[in-house]
Amino acid sequence: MVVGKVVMGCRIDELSKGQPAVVQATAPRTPPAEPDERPTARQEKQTIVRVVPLTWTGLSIGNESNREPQDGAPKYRFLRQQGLRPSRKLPDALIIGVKKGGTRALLEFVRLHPDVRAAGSEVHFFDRFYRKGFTWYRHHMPPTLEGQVTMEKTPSYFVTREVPQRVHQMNPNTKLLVVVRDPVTRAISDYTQAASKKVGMRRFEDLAFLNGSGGLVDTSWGPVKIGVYARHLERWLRCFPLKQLLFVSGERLIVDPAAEMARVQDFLGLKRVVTEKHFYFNSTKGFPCLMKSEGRSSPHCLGKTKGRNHPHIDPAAVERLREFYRPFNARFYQLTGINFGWP
Ligand SMILES: Nc1ncnc2c1ncn2[C@@H]1O[C@H](COP(=O)(O)OS(=O)(=O)O)[C@@H](OP(=O)(O)O)[C@H]1O
Repeated sequence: MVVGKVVMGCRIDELSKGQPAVVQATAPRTPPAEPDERPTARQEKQTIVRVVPLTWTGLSIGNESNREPQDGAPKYRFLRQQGLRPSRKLPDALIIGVKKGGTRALLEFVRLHPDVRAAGSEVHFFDRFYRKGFTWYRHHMPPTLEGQVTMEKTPSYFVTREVPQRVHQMNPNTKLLVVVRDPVTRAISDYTQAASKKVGMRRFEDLAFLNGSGGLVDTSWGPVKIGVYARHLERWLRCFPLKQLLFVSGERLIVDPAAEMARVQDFLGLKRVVTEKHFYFNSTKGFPCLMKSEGRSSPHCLGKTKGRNHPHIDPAAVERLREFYRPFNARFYQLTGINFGWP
């Protein structure tokens, strides 16, 4: 029996008591009810379109001008002649996390698909810029043709309390992708990134535990907290059914990107176009890299901030963290129905 009430499409039950922030009180400046702001009808209407590679060079994602595609440009003239008119739409699918899980790799891999158009940088609409409204958000999306899937990735969405309800308000059919990785390695990766930006940062072992490495795990420390996936997922499951979420294994995305991409394409309702032939393993980097992508025709890897060397961490500290995460991982496996096999 469900104990609780439904608030704006999300179930607020016993689990959320004392967590009022789940209830989003402030409406975005432009509510999604405006006809042109409504989410695309892709889920309802599967339209077969001719696939035309589409790169609007007039747009830099990091420096958005709010212009619509220029009709005069040769590419758009060509599309118009074909009766195809690209327009910006709110996303159909989101990569919501997790930070350091492999979200950039997933985004770069999925956008190899000609029916996917994605914002290049993290938009942070649902966590930081929600007050700017849906028109603002839509303008941060690339122009798409009917039938193409519009996407963006912002890893902090997964752990931000208000986000599930806000996404649900935009479109309760939004498809949600979560890349998860062993939470201990994830925490170390997160720490490595933070340490690369701050000179003289304390040791991982000193930050992850209260009273030094012998003490209790500091569950309030961001890199630890993010890895309690079950807790965050429970919030999403109050708003979305499990079948609307796809859990991508960060580990498998490295050892077998094509297999994970097959699952992703199936989930998004896309033909399996991204396959083994799109990847090669770069032994110097130790990661799969791309044969080519939308922007580059030559083989290349993700940037140097992806696939960093991690510092040595005291094995006893690693083991203590593993013990800490074990019950949460078990709960996560139970909720998702997938055993990720983390040690
Ligand atoms: N193909 C490929 N190339 C490089 N790196 C890859 C790849 N696939 C997955 N990964 C892993 O992605 C980790 C970074 O995760 P994110 O992209 O989610 O980081 S971020 O949250 O956007 O900062 C990154 O973490 P670190 O190894 O700690 O740097 C990688 O392990």
